[in-house]
Amino acid sequence: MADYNWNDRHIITFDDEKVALSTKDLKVFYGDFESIHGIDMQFEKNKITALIGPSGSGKSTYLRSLNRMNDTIDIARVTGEINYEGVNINDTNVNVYEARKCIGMVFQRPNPFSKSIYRNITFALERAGVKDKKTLDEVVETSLKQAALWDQVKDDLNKSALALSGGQQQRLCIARAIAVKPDILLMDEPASALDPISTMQIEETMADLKKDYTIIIVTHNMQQAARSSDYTGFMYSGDLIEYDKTSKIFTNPELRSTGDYVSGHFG
Ligand SMILES: Nc1ncnc2c1ncn2[C@@H]1O[C@H](COP(=O)(O)OP(=O)(O)OP(=O)(O)O)[C@@H](O)[C@H]1O
Repeated sequence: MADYNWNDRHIITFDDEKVALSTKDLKVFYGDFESIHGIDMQFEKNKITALIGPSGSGKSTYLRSLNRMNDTIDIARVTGEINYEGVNINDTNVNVYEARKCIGMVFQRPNPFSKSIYRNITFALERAGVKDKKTLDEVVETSLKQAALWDQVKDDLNKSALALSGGQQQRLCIARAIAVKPDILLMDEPASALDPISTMQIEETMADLKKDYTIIIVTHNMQQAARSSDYTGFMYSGDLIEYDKTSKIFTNPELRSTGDYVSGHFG
């Protein structure tokens, strides 16, 4: 590997009123292993931020910590701050389920429930006590429209979600995530299991969604990060190395390591 200075950093920040979510000295441990080494990062409202970096650099671990998903892993421990609307949601007093309503997640593999298309979307709301059919119908329609799936499924809402194609299932999972009206959507390689056409459709959906949501996406696909994100963070070995506008990261990054990584000359 070339002789990079891994202590160099170039990390942008934003004015407070533009920040949807931020972390301060965020560390993640799996048992004794420190996987994330204290990341300070801010995410701008109504923008798409991509996290890139080699396999094992900690992208998914960091992303999962942002809505406390690492709580579900027994050996994982997260320290530091995750600040959302003036609250450190990493605090033990915070209701994790409430936090996840505001900060939703879409996973790598589409994981619809084995239920109808309609009930996939209404499930969380019904569990929260929403019974009014008209309200539920409206949420189903709005969420499916926002996820660009409505036209394809509006006559088949009672069909099993598992009968949809992979790309449609992933858009259903996006619709399910936005049905509870989060502010922030975390997406962990949402298109990696999909064909190129479905991938394009997910990217187009993301571009539409950023009007209403702040999106943070992990991707291995450099073209996808370059095409679809406003900001890009380059991670390496549990650290955030460079973070800037996507156009700068891909054309004129500050650090040689970043430039080599995005151009495929890393190592
Ligand atoms: N559940 C876990 N238990 C123990 N170690 C883990 C766990 N999940 C991740 N790790 C370790 O944490 C480090 C970061 O992994 P992570 O999956 O977050 O990286 P990544 O950049 O998302 O990788 P990839 O691009 O391959 O998905 C790796 O060393 C990995 O082995």
